[in-house]
Amino acid sequence: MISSSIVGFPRVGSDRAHKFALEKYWRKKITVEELVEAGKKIKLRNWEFESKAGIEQIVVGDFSYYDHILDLAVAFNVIPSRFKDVKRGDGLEDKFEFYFSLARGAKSTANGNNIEGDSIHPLEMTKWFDTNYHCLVPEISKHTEFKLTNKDLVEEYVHAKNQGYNAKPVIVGPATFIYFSKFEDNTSTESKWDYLNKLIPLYADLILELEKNGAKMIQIDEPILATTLDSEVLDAFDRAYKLLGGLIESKRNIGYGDPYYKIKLFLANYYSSYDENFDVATSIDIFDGFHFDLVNGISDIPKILEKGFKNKTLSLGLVDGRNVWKTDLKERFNFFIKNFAGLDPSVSVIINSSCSLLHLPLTVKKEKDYLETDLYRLLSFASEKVIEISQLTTMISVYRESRSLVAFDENFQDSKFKKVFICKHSRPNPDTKPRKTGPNEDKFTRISSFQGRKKIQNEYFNLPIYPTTTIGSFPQTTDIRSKRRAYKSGEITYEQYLDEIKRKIIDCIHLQFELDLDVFVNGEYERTDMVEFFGENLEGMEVTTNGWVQSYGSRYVKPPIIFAHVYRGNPMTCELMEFTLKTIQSVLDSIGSTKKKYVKAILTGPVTIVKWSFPRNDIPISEVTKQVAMAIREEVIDLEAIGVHMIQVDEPAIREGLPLKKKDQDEYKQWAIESFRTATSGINDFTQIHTHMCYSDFYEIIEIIKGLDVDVLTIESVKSNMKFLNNLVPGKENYEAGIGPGAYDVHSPAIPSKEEIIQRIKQYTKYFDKKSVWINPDCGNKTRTEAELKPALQNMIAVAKQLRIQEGEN
Ligand code: MET
Ligand SMILES: [Zn+2]
Repeated sequence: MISSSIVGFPRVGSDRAHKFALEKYWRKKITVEELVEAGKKIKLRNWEFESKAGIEQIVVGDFSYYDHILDLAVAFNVIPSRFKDVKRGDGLEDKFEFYFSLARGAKSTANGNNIEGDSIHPLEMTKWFDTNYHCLVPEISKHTEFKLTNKDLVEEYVHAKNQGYNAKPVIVGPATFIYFSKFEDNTSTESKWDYLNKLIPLYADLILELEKNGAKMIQIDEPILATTLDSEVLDAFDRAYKLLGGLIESKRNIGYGDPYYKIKLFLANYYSSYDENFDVATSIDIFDGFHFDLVNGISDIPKILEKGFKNKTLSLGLVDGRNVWKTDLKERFNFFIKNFAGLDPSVSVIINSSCSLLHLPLTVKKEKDYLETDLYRLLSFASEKVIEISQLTTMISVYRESRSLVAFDENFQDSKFKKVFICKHSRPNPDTKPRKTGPNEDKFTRISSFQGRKKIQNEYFNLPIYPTTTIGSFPQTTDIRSKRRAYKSGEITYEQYLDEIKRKIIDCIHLQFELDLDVFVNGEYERTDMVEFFGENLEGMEVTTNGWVQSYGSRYVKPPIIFAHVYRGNPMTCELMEFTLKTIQSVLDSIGSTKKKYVKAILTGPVTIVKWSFPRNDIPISEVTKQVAMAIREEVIDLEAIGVHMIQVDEPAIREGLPLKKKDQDEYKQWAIESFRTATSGINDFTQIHTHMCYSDFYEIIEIIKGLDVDVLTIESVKSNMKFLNNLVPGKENYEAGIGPGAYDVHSPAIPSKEEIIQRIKQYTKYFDKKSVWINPDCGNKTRTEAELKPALQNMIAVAKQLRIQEGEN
């Protein structure tokens, strides 16, 4: 039997209904009932769409008002004790207020009296596997009282069923939940995995409740199976699911569930192969079926065939859920025939997406008027992928029923498909353009070693100890946003828009003089989003108008599409940097100062540009990244030539690019380092290269960090409680470059006190030579208001000055 399904669908809704409903609710512009209504509407539309497209098992449980891991944390009562005084009533509003307080923080309302106490910080966020989606991090402690506090999934299932849909509930499995959870400091790995067993009864209850209400199957997502797991984790996984099986059986015996129909359990793994986890996972007999990612995990195929899976169901993820290219249905059909034509007839097959379509924009339709004609024809977003799955399923069923290889019908193909495919990569050949060579010619390492450069730079810049700077962006105010909109919609000219940006730069420079920062920036006012900006400016990349993809909560980004050889057409940031240099000089002249003021240019690094885009998939991603690196190299060389001698190349996505499987990581490390060095090595020794990283567990990538050979590294660390320090040995860390681990958390509107900043800096100097420590906020200031920015920086700079006096170096 052949049927079709998807692993999950985007939550965005049409016209970003999800984002706007959430934000309106937070601003109290709509009621909680209206928020719920908006959510329901999105779900209903998704179900209707999937069903009309011909998908047999439509999905429920893939929607979330904020994040699916947060949903589970709330459902399982995994609530950190700092929230104990936050009201948790039964009413709809209380329910949502509590839920959002976990995601966004809360004011303490001790005794339920609404007395505003200290603010309660929200759950941490972390990257969901190797994607740019952030999930929240549940916090488990020995005080956690695991219990089921809601049955939202069951209600949603019943809702879909009552609408007449054949619905498949999906839920993230207990092992993946534990994988993302945080534990008290002294929890051993062993006991961490022991908590799995506490979750199992809750899953059993939920599953039986679904069964009782008529669900025929449930998809349990355990993408941790795509990572390299220690044997103790794999054992815990095995034990937990066996326990689940036993518990479900014994509960059925005492009347839970449905006496006539046993719900089928499906195990879903995606983003990569099961690989060495294959045997354990597929031998757990409570599973009636397994999902395989057959785009990013094809190495599992021999094992699948060997195992045979008689009388089981195989969900084959044939259609790429991570990238935006139109599926070559004929190729996928032939791939199926070649590999799976010999499957035992007792095997039921589900044709599926490789993973959830959450990482794709909603539909290509809206791009027709904007994107280059040829390009949009090549694209397929979530909605188009659903249709492709349905078409592929029909093709395969026809074949399977007739058992004939000639059953492939050309008509199933978009007749234009072949023609447009040829258009891909038919852009001007960049190799005909002369490549820029800088002072370091064609070499891809800096002229001197770090120590050699350090001497030169110390003399050249003559900065005080604890130099102060920022990460690049200053608040993106409403005036700048509205001017950008006006420019994009043609209401104002480019020159008018540029004038506005220049005005902002002037203010920004004046502010930095007033604050007395040591190293200036120009505020990145011209960039909505760092990667989008480079996507707009580099050749071979395109930016969509409506290709929104959820990053977290109500935050959506538009990843650019890399469709051809990437190269730099024109300088991208030089004009505004020249303007910035002039502005600084004119201020210095006006006050008669002969001192030098340095400004740091900010670029995005090659790994991050590619990681936060949809890359072409006809050449290796390492190649695409190297092309981008060459383009950034040219920009770096030009910036140096106009007199900018500090250049920060941001790589916040470098950790996220790390492959899920340990065995693939070395190769990645090598080309990621090579790409960064390609971008940053074409210059003189006196030019100082900075990099900035955030949202990462840095210790895991310390080798990469060292390999980048930068002069200064600034890393976000405050939001994660400086957890990377836990792994370092005081005094022993041989990280010799300048380091700015972050004086305060830019993601919080709270103004950091001088005391807390001092405490942090003192922590840092235990690990790093105080002469190497820079003082800066831990990430860009884009999301802060101007009113928040100034006092925060004032405190930060006051601390630097105070420390210099204490250290006797002014
Ligand atoms: C996500 S990292 C952001 C770095 C960027 N330079 C900024 O200041 O916004
Ligand atoms: Zn950052």
